[in-house]
Amino acid sequence: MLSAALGLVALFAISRIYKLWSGLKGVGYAPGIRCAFGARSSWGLLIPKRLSSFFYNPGSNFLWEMHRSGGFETEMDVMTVVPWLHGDPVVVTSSMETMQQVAGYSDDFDKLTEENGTILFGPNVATLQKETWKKHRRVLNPAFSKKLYAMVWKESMRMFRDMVETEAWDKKEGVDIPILGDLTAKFTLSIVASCAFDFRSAWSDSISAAGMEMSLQKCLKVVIEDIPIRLLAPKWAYVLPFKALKRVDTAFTTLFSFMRSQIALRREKIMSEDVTDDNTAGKITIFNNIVKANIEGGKFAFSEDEVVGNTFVMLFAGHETTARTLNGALALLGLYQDEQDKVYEEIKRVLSDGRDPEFEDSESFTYLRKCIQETMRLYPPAAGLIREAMRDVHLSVARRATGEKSHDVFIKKGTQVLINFLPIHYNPRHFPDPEAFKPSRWTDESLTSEAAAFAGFGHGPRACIGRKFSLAEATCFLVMLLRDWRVEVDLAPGETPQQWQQRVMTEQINTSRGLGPISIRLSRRH
Ligand code: HEM
Repeated sequence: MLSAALGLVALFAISRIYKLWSGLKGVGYAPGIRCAFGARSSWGLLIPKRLSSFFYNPGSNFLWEMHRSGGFETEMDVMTVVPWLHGDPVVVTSSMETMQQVAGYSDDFDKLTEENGTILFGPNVATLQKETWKKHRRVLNPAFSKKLYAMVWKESMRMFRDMVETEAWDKKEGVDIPILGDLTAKFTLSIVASCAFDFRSAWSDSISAAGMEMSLQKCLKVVIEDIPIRLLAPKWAYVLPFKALKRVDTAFTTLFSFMRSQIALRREKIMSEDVTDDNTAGKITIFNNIVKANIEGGKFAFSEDEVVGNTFVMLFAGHETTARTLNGALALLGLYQDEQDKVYEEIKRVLSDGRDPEFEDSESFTYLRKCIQETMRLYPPAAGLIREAMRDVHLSVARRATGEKSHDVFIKKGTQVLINFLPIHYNPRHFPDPEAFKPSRWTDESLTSEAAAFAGFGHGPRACIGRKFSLAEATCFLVMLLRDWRVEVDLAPGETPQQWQQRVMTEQINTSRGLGPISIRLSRRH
């Protein structure tokens, strides 16, 4: 009995040593962290972070924690995370040059072969590998048109006015917003629901609540935060009386039945209406393209699962990221009043006759756009992106300080590469005085012509399809708000804006949840 147990222990130890060894070989023995759980391991994301140095678990907030501790300020631009217990080895790169190699147009790298997003939500444009992805982009691209952005602007105006009236801001001189993230997520979810899906709602009966067991906003939050639970729990486990399992199950069931019912409704609408008529309700929405691709069939047909996968990805990617950007921008403008004044002057100049902003004005708010870009540099809503080597590859490593090539790391086919945006966005070679909030560092050209070291919307062919959508929405929301209200944050006695920024923003940010709770105060401008 004892010898059988010892044999099992020995077998387990050998299998773990083998895992570590093959992981190290896969990442070319490049230096880095050797730990129990991988940087993206489902178990690692669930359990406490630092069990002991032997059982070290980088955890879900690994990128921000490394950034805060200066872990990437090393001379070399690459490090590796190789687990011995659970998860995949990952090469983490912190250089713009390596990002260009990995996320650029070469065939050496692609999205992951086994993507959690595809497994849980269905095949979709954000998670599929090149060959199938092309079909999805082809179906979706035409929807991302100027017409759609004009609608985003119009809907943002409607929803903003409705919010002000419903919340009775118009009767107040000052408004306290205790959790800014709840307000912005409600706003951005309503806009994506209305403009991408034609699910129109009012601020009071927001789509985020929509008569369901759990609000849509909550469902999306739970679904994303609890991905590891969904991946790890077998189906039978949901009968067990655990709150976390019940929450995850309710969120997934509610979300999927909501999406399926909306898909069925849209299908009926498309089949019963004259879809060649430009005025058909919701015709220019992204959802129309998704469902039509399922009805029409042919070379670019979407399967039922692809319709659901893309519906989910648009709902999620289309709101959370923009809400995080709005939270960061409002907090920073509340802190740096001189920058807010410049934005206000610009708004007054563009709207000199006192009218409301229109879509045609959107390009004129250049200083505001610089503030948004600078916010996304300091607090990128997505802190990084992941790719997989499609063949054995020599990864070219550059020196952080100079960009000169230092050496190659040989990585094996199947190895994951995590591009960490933080050390790129905070590299003084690209952005002098990188910790400072300096919107004026952006020129008008660098706003439109994708600054090489700015990765906020990703890089290369898989860069964000919704960039203009979110910029139209964020610009409209901020213009409306800052035109009528001064934004302030609550500094502690004797605290400088930089200290507040460090305490409330940088130290509390979380890769999966975004900025920690931020409260702001609005004072009416006269
Ligand atoms: C401030 C707001 C946003 C930020 C920061 C953001 C960020 C990103 C990033 C970094 C990527 C690249 C991911 C990768 O390469 O692995 C991406 C891709 C994507 N984004 Fe966004 N996004 C935003 C808004 C939106 C909106 C509003 C939508 C839809 C309405 C959207 C839909 C997508 C989709 C579908 C992809 C996948 C594109 C592809 O692989 O072809 N995003 N986004």
